[in-house]
Amino acid sequence: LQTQTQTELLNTDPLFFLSTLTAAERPVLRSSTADYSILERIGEGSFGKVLKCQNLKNNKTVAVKIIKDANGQCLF
Ligand SMILES: Nc1ncnc2c1ncn2[C@@H]1O[C@H](COP(=O)(O)OP(=O)(O)OP(=O)(O)O)[C@@H](O)[C@H]1O
Repeated sequence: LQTQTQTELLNTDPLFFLSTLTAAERPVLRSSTADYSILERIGEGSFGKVLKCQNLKNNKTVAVKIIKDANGQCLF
């Protein structure tokens, strides 16, 4: 990985997949700062997949990139 990408990853808040569902039956990503309801998958690049999510703390819609693991696999 390029140094800039490594720095970005090190500074990124780690997200964890939870099996719990919101009232709308959507899966939730949890981080130390907020939980995110997954709305849909909006794209895919070389390094991972991009999900459209809603921050359940402030209701803002955000894009969350899920980075592939060493085997090129992604949770979604
Ligand atoms: N902030 C965003 N808002 C909306 N869609 C996004 C956002 N970021 C990424 N996407 C969508 O997800 C796709 C994949 O994005 P990603 O950044 O993973 O890869 P890329 O930069 O397009 O390609 P690569 O990483 O292979 O050079 C994009 O092509 C775009 O369609």
